Amino acid sequence: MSGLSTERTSVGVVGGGAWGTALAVHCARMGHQVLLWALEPEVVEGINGPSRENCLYLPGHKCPAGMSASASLQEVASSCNLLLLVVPTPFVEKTLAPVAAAFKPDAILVSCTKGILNDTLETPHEILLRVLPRAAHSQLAYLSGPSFASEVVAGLPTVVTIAAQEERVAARVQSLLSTPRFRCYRTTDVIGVELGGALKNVLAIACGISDGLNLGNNARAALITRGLAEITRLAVAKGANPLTMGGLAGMGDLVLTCTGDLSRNRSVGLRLGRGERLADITASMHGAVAEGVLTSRAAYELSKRLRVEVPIIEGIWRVIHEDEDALTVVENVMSRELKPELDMSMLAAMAPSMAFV
Ligand SMILES: NC(=O)C1=CN([C@@H]2O[C@H](COP(=O)(O)OP(=O)(O)OC[C@H]3O[C@@H](n4cnc5c(N)ncnc54)[C@H](O)[C@@H]3O)[C@@H](O)[C@H]2O)C=CC1
Ligand SMILES: O=C(CO)COP(=O)(O)O
Repeated sequence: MSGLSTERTSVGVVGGGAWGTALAVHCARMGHQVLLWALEPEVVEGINGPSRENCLYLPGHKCPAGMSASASLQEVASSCNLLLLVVPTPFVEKTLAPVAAAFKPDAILVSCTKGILNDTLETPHEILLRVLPRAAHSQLAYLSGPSFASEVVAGLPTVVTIAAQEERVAARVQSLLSTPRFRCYRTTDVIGVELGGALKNVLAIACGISDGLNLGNNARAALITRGLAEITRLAVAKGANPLTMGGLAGMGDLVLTCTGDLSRNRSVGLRLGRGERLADITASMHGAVAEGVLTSRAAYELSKRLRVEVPIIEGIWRVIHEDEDALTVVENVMSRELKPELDMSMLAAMAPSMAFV
C-alpha cells in the first residue's frame, strides 16, 4: 500500500530558472494546477506557446498540461495554496517585497533557494522573515537536498528534505510534493537545511578547482570530508543540529555537487582551475547562477562573525575575491598547525542530538 497522498492543489512557482521550471513540471505531472511566474517574457511565452518549453533555462523539456506561466507576480502570489519560491538569493527581497501582502492567509511558502546574502549575511529564511508579514512566518518551509533540475525533470529518482519550524507545515509540504520518483523527508532544523544547501556550493567550487588543476581523487575526497567538517562547525555555531549536516541537505548535496559535472558551481571551479578568468566564466553562463561565487564571500564573513575556523571556505574566498593563486592556497591550507581529526567542541554539541538517535 502506498504511503503517498493523492491530494492535489494549486501551486504557484516564483522564478522561471532551471530549478523553478523543474519543480513546476514535477508538480504538474503530479496533477497539481501550476502557475509559474518568470521575469523574462520569453520564458512566459515559451511555456505558454506551442513549444511548451523554457528555452532559456531548461531547454529540451516539454511542460505538461496543467502548467502555465504568467508575467504577473501578483496573480501567482494571490491565487495559489502552495508557493515555491525559487529566485536566486540576491533577488529574493526585491522579488517578494512587492507581493508580501498578496499571499492567501493560509498559503504555505516553500523557499527552494540556496545561498547567503552578501551585505547582511542573511539566509533566504531570514530575508523572508524580514520581508513577509508576521502572520506568514509560521507558514514558511524550505526545500533542499541533492537535486539537479535536469534529473528531476527527466523523472530520475530524487530525494530531498523539507524543513519548517512547525512540523505540521513540513509534513504538509512533504505530502503535497512526494511521488515514487521524488521522495521528501522532513525536519524542523531550518538553519541546518539552509546552511547545508548554501555552503555546499562553495565546496563544489573548491572541488572543481582541485579537479581542474588535476590534484587527484585523494584531494577531492579530502575537500568533501574536511569541507563537511567546516560547514558543520559553521552551521552548529548558528544553531543547526550537527546531524542535519550528515543528511540530504548537507552530505547528500555536498557529494552531488562536488562530484557531479551537472553542477554549475563545480563547473565554475573546474574552469577556474584550468586557468579561465571568473568574469569570462560568468559571462558565458547566459544568466544561469552559480550561487557559491557570492556565497564564498558571505560564508567567510559569517565565519569571522561567528569565530569559526573555515580554512577551505576562506581559501575559496581568497581565490575568487582576492585573486590569490589556487596552488598557493592549497599549500597554505595543508601547512596549517597539525591537529586532531575530531573537534571536541563539535562532539559536545552533538551529544544532546545523539540522545534522540
Ligand atoms: N538548477 C538546479 O539544479 C538547482 C538550483 N537550486 C537553487 O535554486 C535557485 C534558483 O536557481 P535556478 O533556478 O537554477 O536559476 P537559473 O540559474 O536557471 O536561472 C537564473 C534565475 O535568476 C533569475 N534572475 C536573474 N536576474 C533576476 C532579477 N534581476 N530579479 C529576479 N530574478 C532574476 C532568472 O529569472 C532565473 O530565474 C538558486 O538558489 C539555486 O542554487 C537548487 C537546487 C537545484
Ligand atoms: O543545488 C544543486 C543540486 O542540488 C544545483 O547545484 P548547482 O547550482 O551547482 O548546479
